[in-house]
Amino acid sequence: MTLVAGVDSSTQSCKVVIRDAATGALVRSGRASHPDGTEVDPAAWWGALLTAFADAGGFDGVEAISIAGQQHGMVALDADGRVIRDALLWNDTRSAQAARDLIDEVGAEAYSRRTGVVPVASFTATKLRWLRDAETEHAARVAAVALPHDWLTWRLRGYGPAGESPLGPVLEELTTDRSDASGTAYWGADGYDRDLLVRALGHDAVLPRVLGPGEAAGRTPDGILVGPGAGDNAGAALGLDAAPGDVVVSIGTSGTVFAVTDSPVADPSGTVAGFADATGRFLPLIATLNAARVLDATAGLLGVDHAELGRLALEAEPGASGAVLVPYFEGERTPNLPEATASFSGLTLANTTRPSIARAAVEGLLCGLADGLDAVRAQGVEARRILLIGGAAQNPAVQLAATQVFDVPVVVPAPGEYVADGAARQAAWVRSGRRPTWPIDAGARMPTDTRPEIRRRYAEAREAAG
Ligand SMILES: Nc1ncnc2c1ncn2[C@@H]1O[C@H](COP(=O)(O)OP(=O)(O)O)[C@@H](O)[C@H]1O
Ligand SMILES: O=C(CO)[C@@H](O)[C@H](O)COP(=O)(O)O
Repeated sequence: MTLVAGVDSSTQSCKVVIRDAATGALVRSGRASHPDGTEVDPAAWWGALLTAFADAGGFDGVEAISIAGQQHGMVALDADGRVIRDALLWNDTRSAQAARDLIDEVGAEAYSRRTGVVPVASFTATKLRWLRDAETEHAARVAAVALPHDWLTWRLRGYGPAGESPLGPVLEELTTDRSDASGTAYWGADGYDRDLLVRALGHDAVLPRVLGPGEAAGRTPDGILVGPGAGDNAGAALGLDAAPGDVVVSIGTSGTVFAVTDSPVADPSGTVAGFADATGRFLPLIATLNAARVLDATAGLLGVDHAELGRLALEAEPGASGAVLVPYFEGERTPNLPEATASFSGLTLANTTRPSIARAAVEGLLCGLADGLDAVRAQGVEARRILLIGGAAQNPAVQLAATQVFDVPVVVPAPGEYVADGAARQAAWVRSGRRPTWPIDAGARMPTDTRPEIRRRYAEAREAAG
């Protein structure tokens, strides 16, 4: 049996799936945790990747590997291939002012035309501008800029600082793919936009070579083929084999809403990011900063686990008897309110109950994603069904409330690691030269039961909070 491996190096953990390249059958899997926080030493991701592979029974029999990863994170390398400072992650909002400065200088319309995106604090370019302004000496030392999956792919191929890697710090060997490059805000249809990179960082630097969907990055020192990898959302779209009419809603650390399209999207308002996908097409996407961890925080507040939180939420009426949570605990990206905080409203003595609070948390995070779905559709994307994935999608209350908040049928695919699966599909593609046609357990379609009053009340509370 020929085996291929896919990795999801995401915000909270690293997951590995090892599959039969011919049938797609899952053979082994493993995982390891990542540290908390919005700035992380990339060495922790490398350690977690090795631990997750060990948990999955090691590399034995694996012929090809691809790594998908959390998008946008800034991995700044010096000329010796050393990481200059902890990576700033996609959910670190300290670069909010840098984003505004870049837009003032370049213009939102020009950014959208040149890169498909308008800077928000998540994107790599804004983190580089923050580095230039706040840590001038660090910025001056930057010789190369990579994204999390680029850096891990480079390390897997044996590159890295002298003494810590067999092949040493060959910066020109850094690689990436279209999907992750498209989240930098200095890459567009014509490749890297060096003017925008220099505007952000203050000088030019080595950037990873952008590989095509089935193009190999190289091999590991042990001879395993290494694929180009992808941003995690593009990885999930590939893992789900998302087709026209499918909109993926992922509820992990981030909340994301995205679809695969044949034509690029450029939204000068910046709400929808015009990313590329992992197959040569495009991936219009909105992302929220407040998703599964809204439920983690609410479960902590109520002193319960996820199962009990779900049970409580299902005990309450749809609409939480008027209690509304606008869940901007981490600031927010969609809408772009990086300095915002969360607020409860509509509380009365009657609805200040554990079930209503649990229900309001579930509905609040979903309403933010429903607003995002409206924005994606406004770009001409057709939504015939929602594929609900990510850690929190396994919660029965989230699944039921999704049928009440969205006006499109919801499908919950069988529990799985769809980002890592997409990476495994890519590894099989690179190995054989053909995109695999592995079957997917699409899950049952849940009947739509839209309750417009949930979104109406949420919209009122959101306006009051914004
Ligand atoms: N049954 C559940 N109900 C609610 N949240 C859950 C449940 N299971 C996992 N989660 C949450 O989902 C998140 C992890 O989801 P995941 O998609 O793996 O995230 P990421 O890819 O961003 O690391 C964690 O915040 C975790 O607490
Ligand atoms: O910022 C984005 C997409 O633009 C996030 O989706 C990150 O890619 C992190 O994803 P998760 O770790 O939450 O899956």
